Amino acid sequence: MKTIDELLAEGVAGKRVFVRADLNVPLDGTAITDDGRIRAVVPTVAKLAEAGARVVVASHLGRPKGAPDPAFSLAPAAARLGELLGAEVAFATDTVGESARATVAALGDGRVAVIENLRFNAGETSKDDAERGAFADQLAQLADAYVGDGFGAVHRKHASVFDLPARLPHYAGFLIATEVGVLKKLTTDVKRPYAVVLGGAKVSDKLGVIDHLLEKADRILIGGGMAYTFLKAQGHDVGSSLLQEDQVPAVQEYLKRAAERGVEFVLPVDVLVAEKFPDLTTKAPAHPDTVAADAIPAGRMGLDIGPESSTLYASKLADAATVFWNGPMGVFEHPDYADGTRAVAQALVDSPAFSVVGGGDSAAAVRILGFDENAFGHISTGGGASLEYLEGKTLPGLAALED
Ligand SMILES: Nc1ncnc2c1ncn2[C@@H]1O[C@H](COP(=O)(O)OP(=O)(O)O)[C@@H](O)[C@H]1O
Ligand SMILES: O=C(OP(=O)(O)O)[C@H](O)COP(=O)(O)O
Repeated sequence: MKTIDELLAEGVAGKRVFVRADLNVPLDGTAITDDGRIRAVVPTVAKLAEAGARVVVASHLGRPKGAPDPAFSLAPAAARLGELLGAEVAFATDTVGESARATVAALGDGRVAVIENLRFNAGETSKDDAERGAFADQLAQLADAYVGDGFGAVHRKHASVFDLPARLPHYAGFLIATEVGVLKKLTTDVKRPYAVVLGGAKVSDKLGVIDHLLEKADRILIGGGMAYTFLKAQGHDVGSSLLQEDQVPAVQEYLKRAAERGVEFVLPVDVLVAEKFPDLTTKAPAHPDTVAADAIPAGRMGLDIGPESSTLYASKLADAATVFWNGPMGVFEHPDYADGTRAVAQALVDSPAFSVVGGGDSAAAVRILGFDENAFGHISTGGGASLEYLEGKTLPGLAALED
């Protein structure tokens, strides 16, 4: 895999360099609540600009439906990137249209532009090779070289991640190099006990990784929206909680195999429930109830692990030597549902374990809840990406950067 150092050595002055970043940051309206993913790509962008490149930064944000949607505009991220670089950043209001072409054509040497959310174009995420390829052809018109630095999206076979690098000289950026360097350690000489904590909301995406973790981990702690499919698999009602019904048989199989292999599954013993999902804008008090995990009333939604679960999870992390954590334990964006996530973060801070926290929201949660990033072994910008990397899968966005 060629790295950005080789591109810099070849010389980039006057070249248009496309940087595929992951600027998928959490937003409250248009306010960025955590800019970690933007900060993470600054070294790559700054170095290219310093060397005289015309830098075209591109990313997805959220999951718009293949058409422009102002709620998912990258404009706030572009503005923040400009602040962090201490330089003006141009913004194109489309991806491959008139605005993008004109913005890139007007870029001077050493200047930076951000183009609008790649997922405003259906070609970006299409499962059809030809449709993705056609979008990649258009993106390729905007650049002379490609730098892959959106680690959080390397597990996606998307046009800008997979198809575009095949059309341009391609290099790995500084962030991808760092991320892969750290995660590699967890695939080789992992110190035991090795505990994995899984939560969050992308349940269907991430359940499959457990199949592999059963071969690797000593303990698997389940929280967040992931927990309810497990509770259901144990025969409990989960009310209106997030549930991946079609995965229940697979989860039953995981629980069986874990018992056979001596892998310990830790599930919530109590949860916080409410009638509805909380208002994350007003953050109005939600008045949740704490109930036993096997007694979630009908019509109630589990939104955080309860206090007994927090104590239990902390005890299961206290003597671990290695911990990988992806996915918040609850809807931490609301103060009434942040305690479970806070407890797991605190347990990692208190434990001597080498801890890796991965995922856009997990990393954001740690910082938003006031923890010092340096108290963790590594904070990865990718959740799904790091899980699939640990699984040993070929990641499209890394494979595409190979020579
Ligand atoms: N019980 C729950 N029900 C619904 N959503 C939840 C629950 N617990 C956590 N979440 C949500 O999960 C989201 C993060 O999930 P995910 O994207 O999978 O994590 P990451 O970005 O760290 O990989 C957060 O926005 C949080 O509000
Ligand atoms: O937020 C992301 O992944 P993560 O939640 O697994 O960390 C990445 O930006 C990928 O986004 P996607 O899961 O919508 O493809």
